[in-house]
Amino acid sequence: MNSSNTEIQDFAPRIPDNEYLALLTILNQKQSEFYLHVMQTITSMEEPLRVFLTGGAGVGKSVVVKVLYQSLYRYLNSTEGTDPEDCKIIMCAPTGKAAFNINGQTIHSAFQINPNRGFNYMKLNSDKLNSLQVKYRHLQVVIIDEISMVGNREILFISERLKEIKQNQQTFGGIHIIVVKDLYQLKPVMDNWIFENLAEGYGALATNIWRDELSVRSLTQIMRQKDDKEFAEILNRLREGNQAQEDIKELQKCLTNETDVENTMIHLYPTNALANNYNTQIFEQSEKQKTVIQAIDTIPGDYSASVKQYLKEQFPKEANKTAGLLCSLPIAVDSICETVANIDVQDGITNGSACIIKHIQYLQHNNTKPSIIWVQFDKERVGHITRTKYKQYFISPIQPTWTPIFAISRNFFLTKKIMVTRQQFPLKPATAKTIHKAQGDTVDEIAVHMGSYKIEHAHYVALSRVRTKKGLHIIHLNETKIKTSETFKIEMQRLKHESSLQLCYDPFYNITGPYLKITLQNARSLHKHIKNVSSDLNIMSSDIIAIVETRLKETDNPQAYELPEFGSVTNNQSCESQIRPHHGQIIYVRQTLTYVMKDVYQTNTIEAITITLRNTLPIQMCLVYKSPSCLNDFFFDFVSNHLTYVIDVKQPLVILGDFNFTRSRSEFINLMIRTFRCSQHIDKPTRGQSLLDMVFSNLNVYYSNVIYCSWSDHSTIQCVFQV
Ligand SMILES: Nc1ncnc2c1ncn2[C@@H]1O[C@H](COP(=O)(O)OP(=O)(O)OP(=O)(O)O)[C@@H](O)[C@H]1O
Repeated sequence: MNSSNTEIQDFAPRIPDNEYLALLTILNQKQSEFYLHVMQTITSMEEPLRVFLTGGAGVGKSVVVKVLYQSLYRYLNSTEGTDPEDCKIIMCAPTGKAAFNINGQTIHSAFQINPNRGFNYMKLNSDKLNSLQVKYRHLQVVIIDEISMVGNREILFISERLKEIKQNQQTFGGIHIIVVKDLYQLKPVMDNWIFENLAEGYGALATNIWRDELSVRSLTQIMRQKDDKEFAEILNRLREGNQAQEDIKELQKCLTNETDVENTMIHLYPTNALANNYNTQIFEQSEKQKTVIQAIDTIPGDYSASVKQYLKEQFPKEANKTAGLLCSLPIAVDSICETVANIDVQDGITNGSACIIKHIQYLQHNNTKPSIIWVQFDKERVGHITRTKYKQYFISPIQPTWTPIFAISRNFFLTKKIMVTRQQFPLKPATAKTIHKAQGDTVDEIAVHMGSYKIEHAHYVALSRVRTKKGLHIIHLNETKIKTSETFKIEMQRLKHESSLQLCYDPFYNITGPYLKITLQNARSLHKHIKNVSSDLNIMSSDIIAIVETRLKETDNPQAYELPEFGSVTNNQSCESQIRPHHGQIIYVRQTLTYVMKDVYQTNTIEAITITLRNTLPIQMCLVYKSPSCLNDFFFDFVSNHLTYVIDVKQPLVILGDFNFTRSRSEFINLMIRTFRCSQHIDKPTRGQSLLDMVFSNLNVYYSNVIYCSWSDHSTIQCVFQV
């Protein structure tokens, strides 16, 4: 049994800057469109965001969430005076195991859902409400992973809870909501599909939030490598019920005899009965140290011994009715088990965490009941906190990677009035488990026993638990039993046609025609960010990329700053010290355009490059940088005496740059408009709340936008001119 490790560090509050900048560069086109849409919507603070990111196996959904989390964390903590300890983003998931994978919390704990009351909405008492209002006073974004396990009542509950906490009657209390993962899974336990209408009886609450509010973006490009990629392609056809004969033939190569499959891997079955049966066989065949641990049940109250005995005989056999704890727990050393309660979500010891029994320890001599069960979790980081807490117990033969599991007590109701307290180890045999229980897991090796069961989506869910085809062992495959839900297909079609996400910006690669597409960016060091520029498909679809504050030196190797398919003109400062100069400019011109240099200007506080494009109209293009320390009068002089000399106002012109006017901005804009008979095309702040970067032109503008930039504190300015 070997689970693949989710890179938890990416969900640590803040990964190091160099790792973050590298992560930003890997996104493909669809991933970055979603990413930028989210960041742009949240940072522009206009409408609350309601988006669903989905796609089949290996299309990079988790990677997008990782990058988003890092960017949001940085953005939401960027305002001076904010306390990083304040909760601004909730990362949550429906199960403890999924929550641990994203370093988040369960939906139940984040939104105080009482597990005994299901999803029937109950308002909080004033103390609890007060404490959640304090805890979430700066909350802005909720990210819900593994959305397929969330039903329609649960999502409504979350919305109602956020309304209550935020005292805001908009859905989700006006908080931004991002939900993620693949809907083609098994139906949520104890709830309906998230997209179904609520049953009668919900009265005024009976809205269908999913349909009314969420827009979807599907990722389709499989990002896994080589062999894994082919396997992911097969899975993704299977997911939608579009599998070809070739796919079945490929899967048949994984057929194995039941007797040939090792018990060191997890076996998936369609039903509980089949899984339990297999686990019993494993236990009986085991020749290692083993025992059956009986639960200790207490029925409080004044009942006679015979009544208590009678009541005990009535105890439910199903663990889900006894708080997950088994009446008799069979355990054998070296067998696979899993924990059955969320003992410590932060430590990863959650309901469903896989482990191997390593040692059954009896601390008191002659005791028939073990004191500690030592287990090895499949991921090293699971149980780390517990191992540290109980370090005094690590005496030979206990190994440092084993984690102690102690008996716990949990209550369950036998009738409405009779509550039972059960004490038992929170473990259960799990060499075999149901496909339902395995949802969300990813392991290196698995045996799938489908038998002749025909359960909607079960084949896809079962087979996609493993990353590579090499690790897949199928016991019996009947292609006629592969089934996709029709309701589901209809919903996916509806999502595609009616709720497809409309991007809040126009990527440059979608704009074609007789246009000149210009990007202006304050790079805050091109030396640091050249990869962020070259990997940005939107910026790289420009005709002109004008960058200020490059901080390049004359001695820098120009090849390191080349962009494919672009020529460039630079205005670097001479600098003898080791420290990079503050300013510096570069204009990248697409190679299909011809240009001539007109002027390069440089003082300590003003820089300007002017070129003339010569393809169609001769367009004069001037990139300006005015440092914050430059006196306004000095700059006005530069405009009146130098720029007017370089630029011919009767010809097409574009003057753009970072002008750093916080005071006298209107005076400056008026001067430019009067002098060059042009308009200014940027009307939103470009850094924090200030409009510092501007574009002046006498050409007709077709499109202009200020777009969030994840690697500079200045936004990206994009303008498209008709030429
Ligand atoms: N843009 C990318 N560039 C390079 N590798 C990527 C990119 N996006 C994802 N990957 C890699 O592809 C693999 C699958 O990505 P990820 O786990 O994010 O997909 P997923 O859609 O969440 O998959 P699943 O639903 O199967 O868990 C991972 O190894 C990941 O590192």
